[in-house]
Amino acid sequence: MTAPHLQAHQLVWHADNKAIIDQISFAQNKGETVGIVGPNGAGKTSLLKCLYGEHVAKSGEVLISGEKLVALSRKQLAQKVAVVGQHYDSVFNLTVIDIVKMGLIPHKSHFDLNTDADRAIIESALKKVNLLDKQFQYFNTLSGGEQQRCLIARAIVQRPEILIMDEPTNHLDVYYQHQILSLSKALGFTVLMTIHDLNLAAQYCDRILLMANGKQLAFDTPINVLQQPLLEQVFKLPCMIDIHPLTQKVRVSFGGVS
Ligand SMILES: Nc1ncnc2c1ncn2[C@@H]1O[C@H](COP(=O)(O)OP(=O)(O)OP(=O)(O)O)[C@@H](O)[C@H]1O
Repeated sequence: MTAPHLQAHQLVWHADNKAIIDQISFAQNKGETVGIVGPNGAGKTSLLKCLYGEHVAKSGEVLISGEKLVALSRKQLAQKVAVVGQHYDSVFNLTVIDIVKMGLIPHKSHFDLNTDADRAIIESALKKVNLLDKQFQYFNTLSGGEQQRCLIARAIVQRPEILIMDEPTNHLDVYYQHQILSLSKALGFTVLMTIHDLNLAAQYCDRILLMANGKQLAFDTPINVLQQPLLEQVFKLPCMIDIHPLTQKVRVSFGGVS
């Protein structure tokens, strides 16, 4: 039997002596898109950080194709996993093309020069996120949505097996929210992302992991996770579930705070 592509087994991570991630276990198949949903502070970003090695778990383990994450070198990990994080800092005082080019690093040695094939990979990624015309613009002068698309282009160039994204639709207008999520599926990567919009999660995720207070409340298909009583309990709002007439996927509507 093939091992799951990405697996968390009884993962626990503490900060300030508090369990921020508390016994999370799930297994994701190759090519599957999984969305992590839950309220602010649920532990979604912390879980992603445990899964790509930025946080070292207190107990439990992360396995990539059955291999322990802790046994992989940084370069091996970068060949397998690309991360599009939530915060970008001022080291990004570089042009779009410089940043996208960074995606090649895990595949090269120090002395390799960029080839025509590399340039073609970069150009194709820039085209996919519609940033070819801004390739020489400085990253810090881009709009929030353009910055997000630039980082996704860098991840595409990295050619990972697994793409991890922390709220990839942040800053994106409705068109690009759908464009980026369909693109990430079409690229064939195994995708794990945090996402606040439950309807986008329902539309694009094969399975959803619902978290609150560091704990896993459900891990299943959207229709099985996005259930009224559970969502009302977790998000503390009245909610209604039906089927979206355009997508035929489960649709969640929340009432206001009473
Ligand atoms: N390094 C840390 N030290 C102390 N507390 C931390 C640390 N990292 C995260 N936390 C706390 O852990 C909890 C979960 O944070 P996390 O960012 O993982 O939540 P989240 O579900 O991604 O939230 P959001 O939806 O707001 O992005 C929060 O209460 C946060 O304050």
